[in-house]
Amino acid sequence: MKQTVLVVGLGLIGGSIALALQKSPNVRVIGFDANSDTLQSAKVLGVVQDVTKNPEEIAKKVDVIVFATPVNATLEWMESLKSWGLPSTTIVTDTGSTKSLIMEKAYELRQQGITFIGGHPMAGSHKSGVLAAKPYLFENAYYMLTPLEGENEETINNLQDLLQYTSAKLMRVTATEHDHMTSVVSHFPHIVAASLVHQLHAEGTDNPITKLLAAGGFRDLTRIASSNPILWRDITMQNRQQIAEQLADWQAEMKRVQDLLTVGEAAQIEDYFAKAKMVRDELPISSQGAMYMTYDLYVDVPDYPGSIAEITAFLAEERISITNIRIVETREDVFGILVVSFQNADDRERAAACIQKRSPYEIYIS
Ligand SMILES: NC(=O)c1ccc[n+]([C@@H]2O[C@H](COP(=O)([O-])OP(=O)(O)OC[C@H]3O[C@@H](n4cnc5c(N)ncnc54)[C@H](O)[C@@H]3O)[C@@H](O)[C@H]2O)c1
Ligand SMILES: O=C(O)C(=O)C[C@]1(C(=O)O)C=C[C@@H](O)C=C1
Repeated sequence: MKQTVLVVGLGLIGGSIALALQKSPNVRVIGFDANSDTLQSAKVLGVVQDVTKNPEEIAKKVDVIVFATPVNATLEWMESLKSWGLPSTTIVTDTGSTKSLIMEKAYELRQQGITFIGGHPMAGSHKSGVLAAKPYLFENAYYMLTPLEGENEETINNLQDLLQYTSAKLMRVTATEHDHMTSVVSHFPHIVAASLVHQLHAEGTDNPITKLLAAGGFRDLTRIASSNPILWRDITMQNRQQIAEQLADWQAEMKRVQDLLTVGEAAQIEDYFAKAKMVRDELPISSQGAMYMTYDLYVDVPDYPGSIAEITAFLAEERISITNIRIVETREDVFGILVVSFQNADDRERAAACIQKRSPYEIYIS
C-alpha cells in the first residue's frame, strides 16, 4: 500500500529520514521547512519528492507526519495540530532529543483523537542542515519510540514498519526513561564539551598559543560543541531537571578528583584512569555516536593529489566495500590521517592486509 509522509523540518535529521524513507518504493515524501532556501534545496537535491508551503493544508491527505524541528518548535507544531482536523488514521511522530514535554503534549492530542508516537534516533552529528543529510545516518543506531500507555499496537507496528527503512534498531521506552538516559549519554556530555571550549577561550587572552596546541584529545572531546546552538538551547530547556541532576553527580565526581590531586597518591590516580579505561573499552561505541559500531582503519597518507584515490582503487580492485571515508586533521601543516570505515571486522582486516601489501603507508586500528 502506498503511503505519503510529510516531514516538517528538513535539516540533518528530517532530511536523513526523508532520504531513508525513499528507499521504499511505496513511500512518497513531501517536505516542509520554515526556511525557504532549505525547502528549495531539499527539492533540488531529491531529499524529498515534493515540497509544500502549507503543511496544514496537506496534512489531512498524508498517512504519517514526522516533525524533525528543534524540540520547542515541535511543541508549537503539536499545539497547532489540534485545530487541523486530522483524520484519526494519521500517525504523527517526531525525532526530538527530549521526550517528556513532547509526550505530555501528545497526551493532549490524544484527547482530540490524534495519534502521536514519540521518536528519537540516537545518531546524528554536530553538523546541521539539509546538506548534511544522509540516507544511511541511522543505520544500526538505536531509535527510541515512546508511545503513550495504551497506544494501539497495530498503529505502533505500522510506524515501526515504515521506520525500518532507516535500518535503525527500534526500541520502546517511556518518556521519563528516555529523558534520564539521554541526559547521561548525550545532554550532559554536551554541556561538558561546551564548558571545555569556554575554558579554553578564557585562557586565550593570557596565553593565545594554547589553542594552537589543542590536538586530537581536545578535538574528540569537544566536537559536539560545534552543534546548532538553537537545537541545544531547546534540549537543555526541556530536560533541565535531569541535566541538573547529572551536573550535581559530576560535581561530586570532580570533588573526588580534586581530593585525588590533593593527596597526590600515584596508585590512586592510576586506578582512577584504569577503571575509566576498562568501562570505556567495554562500551559498544565507536566513532559515530552512542551504541553504534563502525570498523575504522587509519591510514597515514602523504599530502599529495591522488593519494586517497590510490587507496580506494586498491580496495576496489580487491572488491572490499567501504562505508565511509574521511580525513582527520590532527596536526596543523602536517598531512592528515585518512580514516576508512568498513561494514565489519572481516572487511577491515582484508583492507589492512591489502593496503600493507600494496602501499608503503602506515596503518593502524584505533
Ligand atoms: N543533530 C543531532 O545529532 C540529532 C540527533 C537526533 C535527533 N535530533 C533532533 O532532531 C531534530 C532536528 O535536528 P537537526 O539536527 O536535524 O537540526 P537542523 O538544525 O539540522 O534542522 C532543523 C530544521 O528545522 C527547520 N526549522 C526550524 N524551526 C522550524 C519550524 N518552526 N518549522 C519548520 N521548520 C523549522 C530549520 O530550518 C532546519 O532546516 C531536533 O529535535 C533534534 O533534537 C538531533
Ligand atoms: O554525534 C553527534 O554529534 C551527536 O551529538 C549525536 C547525538 C548524541 O550522541 O548526543 C546528539 C543528539 C541526539 O539527540 C542524538 C545523538
